[in-house]
Amino acid sequence: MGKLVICDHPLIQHKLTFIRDVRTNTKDFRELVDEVASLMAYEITREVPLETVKVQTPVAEMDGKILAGRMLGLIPILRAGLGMLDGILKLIPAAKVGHVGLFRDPETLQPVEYYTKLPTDVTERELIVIDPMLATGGSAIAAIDVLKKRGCTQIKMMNLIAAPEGVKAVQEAHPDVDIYVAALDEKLDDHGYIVPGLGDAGDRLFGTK
Ligand SMILES: O=P(O)(O)OC[C@H]1O[C@H](OP(=O)(O)OP(=O)(O)O)[C@H](O)[C@@H]1O
Ligand SMILES: O=c1cc[nH]c(=O)[nH]1
Ligand SMILES: [Mg+2]
Repeated sequence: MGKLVICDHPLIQHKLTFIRDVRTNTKDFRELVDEVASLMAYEITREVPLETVKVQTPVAEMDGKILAGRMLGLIPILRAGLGMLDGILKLIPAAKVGHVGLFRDPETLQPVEYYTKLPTDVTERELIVIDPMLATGGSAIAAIDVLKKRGCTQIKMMNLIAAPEGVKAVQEAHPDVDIYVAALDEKLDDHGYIVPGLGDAGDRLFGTK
């Protein structure tokens, strides 16, 4: 079973409260999501491998550490996943980015795939699938399915807010995938929205409602 990690750093929890607040405008919402994504990147990359390189400081030569080789791939689920992308890229600029386009049919709540573009070396990378919301889990499961069909094996999931139903569904469908969230909320409502959640992440990021 994949682990569920709740990133409960005080800075993340503080910013998440303003992200949730219905009064937060689009500009502030986008900036806060970007900042929390950076802070979560710090947590999710805690175990990435390092290699030793010689570095000459102004005083002496020493063994320094750098991230090992070709490594990370970021997979935002369009659209809302894009809101977390730049915050992670700021910390890991060498990561490559693959896009998976999915939207959730409002009636059936089933994910509909409309776009996929992955880096050519995607199977060699450790991948982080990014999406602010893990609700029923249908979109996350479909995105991970896309990656596994292409031969990817090292996959983690990063969400701002998850519902228990979505965590359970992803853990059952993809028990090898660890999930990192800023908060685990109470439940889903009758329309598949996370309660208390933050509303529709895509609409709040891009001002579409
Ligand atoms: O866990 P699920 O029940 O699948 O729901 C979560 C999905 O719903 C939202 O996307 P949405 O369909 O609203 O698309 P958008 O990002 O284009 O707004 C969200 O960003 C997730 O991708
Ligand atoms: O609460 C939810 C559920 C799915 N998608 C969202 O944007 N918000
Ligand atoms: Mg949406």
